[in-house]
Amino acid sequence: MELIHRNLLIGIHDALNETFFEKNKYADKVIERLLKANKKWGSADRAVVSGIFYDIIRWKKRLEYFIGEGAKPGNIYKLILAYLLWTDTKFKRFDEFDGIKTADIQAKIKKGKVPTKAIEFSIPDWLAETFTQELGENWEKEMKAMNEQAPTILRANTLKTNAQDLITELENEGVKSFRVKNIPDAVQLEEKKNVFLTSAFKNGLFEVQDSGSQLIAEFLDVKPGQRVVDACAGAGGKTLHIAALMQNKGQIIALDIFNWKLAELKRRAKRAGAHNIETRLIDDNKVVKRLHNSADRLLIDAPCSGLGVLRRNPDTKWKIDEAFIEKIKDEQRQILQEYSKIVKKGGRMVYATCSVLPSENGQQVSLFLKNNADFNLVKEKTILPSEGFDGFYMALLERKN
Ligand SMILES: C[S@@+](CC[C@H](N)C(=O)[O-])C[C@H]1O[C@@H](n2cnc3c(N)ncnc32)[C@H](O)[C@@H]1O
Repeated sequence: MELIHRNLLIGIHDALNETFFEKNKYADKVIERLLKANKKWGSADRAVVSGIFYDIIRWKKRLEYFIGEGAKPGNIYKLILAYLLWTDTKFKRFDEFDGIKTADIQAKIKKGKVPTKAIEFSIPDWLAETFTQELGENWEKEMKAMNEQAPTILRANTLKTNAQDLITELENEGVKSFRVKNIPDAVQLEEKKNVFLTSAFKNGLFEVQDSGSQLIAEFLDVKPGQRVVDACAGAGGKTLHIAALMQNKGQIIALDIFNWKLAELKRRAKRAGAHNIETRLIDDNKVVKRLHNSADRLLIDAPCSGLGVLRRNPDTKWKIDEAFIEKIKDEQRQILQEYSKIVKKGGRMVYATCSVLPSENGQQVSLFLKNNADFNLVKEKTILPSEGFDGFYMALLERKN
């Protein structure tokens, strides 16, 4: 990788500034907008921009140590320069780097050793403590995995194709991919490509979805013809998978508190050819009450810290704090308690998160089971980033007769 065009440097700089310092600006959307606004950049330029942008977000704390100060709107070029020196990336001596003293930066890089684990793994101090409390020594292994770049994984839409045929279709469009072991519909790209431009995507043959995430709808054990409620459906990543597993037969009710997410879900469902999904906005508590005792299957893909998917969303670790985690845990407890009433007797539900913290996962389920004797645990599964996937937790519970 090399950084030799000034406009790419400026693009990276501005995108970092936005992500780090503007409220509610998330890295994935910031980079999407930047690339959209610069249509003339070729695929190599795009790869350089997004690669460096994400890597600097990932390694922010380590880079701050190298430059001897916290990131602020005025020193982002310094941070970028430290990154280029640290990673030995070929670059031009742009004017933007004028006046930045590199001797101290170089000396720290050369030393190799850094003073704390939080700096080594580039996470906030509070998070290093939380990880230690919740995961013990193992956190370092998990965080090491979450500092890697994530591959792009697709889920073949079995309403229209299968994994093998999708690989052939993509190959015809110049995109090389291969199957993922033990995940039946998953296809991994050999290298990063903008797959949203392919006709395979426009024709609804796949969605982008990590392998770990693809295990969740499977875990729900849905059957064609059932009535399924997806209570935190968002833009429908898992709803669409459930529709495919149900072969479009039966009914899926997709709920969320944000209408714009449900609108996106509807667009995606149309493209995927999924006809059995109805969306309902949760705008008062009657929406959920009306569904009590009605579902064969319920998915609660709960709002969570996102601390299992830092490979894809490294900015999460800079945007959240301990108070946010406590707040989200309260919401999880409430959602689990209230929404579980949607399951009918003999029905099943999955509680899932994309977090690696036991306090958001197994501990929430244990508390729920303690307070709800009419449910029992059928099975649970934790997927750890060190296994090569994003981190997920899922528990299958059954409501007794
Ligand atoms: C982990 S995300 C869901 C991702 C989605 N299932 C998918 O596969 O793409 C959690 C979702 O819960 C929604 N949410 C937050 N609080 C909620 C609540 N009280 N009731 C229902 N949904 C809620 C959020 O808007 C968000 O879309």
